[in-house]
Amino acid sequence: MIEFIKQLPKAELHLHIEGSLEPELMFKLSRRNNIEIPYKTIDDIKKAYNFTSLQSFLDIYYAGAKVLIHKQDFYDLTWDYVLKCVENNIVHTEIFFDPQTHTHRGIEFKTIIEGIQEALNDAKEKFGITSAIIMCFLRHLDQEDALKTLNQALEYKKYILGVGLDSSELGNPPSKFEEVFKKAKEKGFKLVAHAGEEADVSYIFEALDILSIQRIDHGVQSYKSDELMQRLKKEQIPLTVCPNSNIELKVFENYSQHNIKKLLDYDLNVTVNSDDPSYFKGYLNQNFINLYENLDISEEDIIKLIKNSFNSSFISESLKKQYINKLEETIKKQK
Ligand SMILES: Nc1ncnc2[nH]cnc12
Ligand SMILES: [Zn+2]
Repeated sequence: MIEFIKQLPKAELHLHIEGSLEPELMFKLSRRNNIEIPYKTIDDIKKAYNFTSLQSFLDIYYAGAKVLIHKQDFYDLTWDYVLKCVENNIVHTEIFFDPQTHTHRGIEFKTIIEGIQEALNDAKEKFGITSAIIMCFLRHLDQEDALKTLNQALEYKKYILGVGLDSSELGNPPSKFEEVFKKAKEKGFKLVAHAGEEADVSYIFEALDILSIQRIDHGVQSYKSDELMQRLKKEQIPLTVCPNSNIELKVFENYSQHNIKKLLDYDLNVTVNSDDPSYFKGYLNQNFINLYENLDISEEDIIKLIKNSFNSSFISESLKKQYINKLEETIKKQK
């Protein structure tokens, strides 16, 4: 089954490119750019990855991102993830980036987006991997700052498919960003938001009703409201669930407590994603393998989860069909 999982072509819809910064590259960039990090060795970095909550992770994640300075750094970061896509059989990926994490340190928007986009262009050319970029607003900052960021992004609109909302969820509800999401919608951006990762279902209702989002990132708290569960099922609103992340950030005590199988059995449109794989012990395949090893997940469930990802992606209907055909052919060959 593990070999079967690895061979299947997949899509990823919830991946923070800054969260794919491996300790080795962090170390290399800290030297190359002469940026001090609070670690002496790569092992020290790995030891620091011991989280108790979303915030305890974010503090370390933002500190790590400080080594990213030049366009080449953003290229190298993205290229490393592209190579992981090849390893994990990810044929389509929609990646997040957090411009404010970098612009607040004096890095130009252009430097960030061009570094990422060039690596994604090369991924298409060299490996045929298709991709899209979603720009996330940091919800611990105010809406004014998000509006400024949206304005900066307009010049690079051809590279940015959608906008999202991430960072510290508790105390920063979606309604705080009503205006900027409205503007982004008017400009034609796709809309997604992290909601119901740690915070209660009111955040998911707000994301849907006030921000008009098309996909919910995480959404694992949905099970606390029957009304929401019924709506998610009826409208088939995608949830980009990140199992390893939820375990590492103590959203669930352990894998056997994770509710993804229950959400799937309720017929919600659930997908599997890696979130910040360098910090959360593994890329997409490892998330599927952990589900298989710890929950009562069948081969049929895995195929359904992967089909959901292709169907919930922002690619054209014809490309979706192409990828699902490829998936079905791979399944046939494996039997
Ligand atoms: N899991 C997560 N939740 C919120 N913000 C994030 N930024 C990076 N990973 C995140
Ligand atoms: Zn996330």
